Amino acid sequence: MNKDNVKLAIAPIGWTNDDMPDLGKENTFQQIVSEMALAGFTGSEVGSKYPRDPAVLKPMLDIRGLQICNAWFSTFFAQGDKAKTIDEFTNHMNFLHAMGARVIGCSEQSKSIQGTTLAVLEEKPYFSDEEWRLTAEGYNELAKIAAAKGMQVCLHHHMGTGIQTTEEVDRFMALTNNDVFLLYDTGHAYYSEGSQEKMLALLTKYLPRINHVHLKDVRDEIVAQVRREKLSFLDGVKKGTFTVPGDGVIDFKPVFKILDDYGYKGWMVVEAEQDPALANPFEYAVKARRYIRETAGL
Ligand SMILES: O=C1C[C@@H](O)[C@H](O)[C@@H](O)C1=O
Ligand SMILES: [Co+2]
Repeated sequence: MNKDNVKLAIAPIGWTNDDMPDLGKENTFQQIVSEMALAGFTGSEVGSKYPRDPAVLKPMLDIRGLQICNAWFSTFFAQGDKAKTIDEFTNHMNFLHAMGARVIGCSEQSKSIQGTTLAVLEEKPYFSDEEWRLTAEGYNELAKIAAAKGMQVCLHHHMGTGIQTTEEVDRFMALTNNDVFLLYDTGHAYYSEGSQEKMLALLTKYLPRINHVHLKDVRDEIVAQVRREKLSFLDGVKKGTFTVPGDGVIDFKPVFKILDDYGYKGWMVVEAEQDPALANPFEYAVKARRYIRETAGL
């Protein structure tokens, strides 16, 4: 891939999982960011252990050659919480802007079961026409607020949410304006659609509107167990649904080629949450970095 176009980051979720703070609670902020840099990454997303004051956080990242490229933001438009969402979004955006990030990765969390004990493959929520209208209206507004700051909003399609499947992403993209982008996550696309082919089709379809990429690999045998035992999203994660690129079932070579051929400019973020007691985060970060060097030439 073209090194002038693409930068490589890693998310702290492999070290400490903000969805299940007990996973990796022993790992400190300084250890996390030092190991990211040592493994050869130049960017990071933001985790709950990171200082929230840019004046404190920025020098601690600068000294390690790391840059913040994004931080997760939960929206609640479908359930009618527009004013609160926009208020909190504005604070979040200002923090990211001060950190030098230009992308704000959001997920519509109304009715989401991603943090619950419900069976992720059987009990995902669906939006009514009115909930779709409220969501699209909200995201169109976020995009305007972000543009005024020179930033862009993207939607993270996610297991257990109302915007998970290809059809749901299609509906979201059709209802929103072209300045609302997509955060393409390989792991969630594969998990939801069940095949490499469908995962790649989603990527190809929305290339002009993808402005941020999460690189997550999947273990098929754990997805089969999640289906068989009707497990929740988080129970699956604890058992090892996800791993780093090169360690699971996804072939990332076509992912890199499609992005490169299109001339994708932006960040690719290794994001592979698993139990750090079972999968040492530094070892897996090094493994991911090596795989990306070998297959993407980055
Ligand atoms: O981008 C993400 C953030 C996490 O909190 C989430 O659960 C994970 O699966 C993901 O893709
Ligand atoms: Co992701």
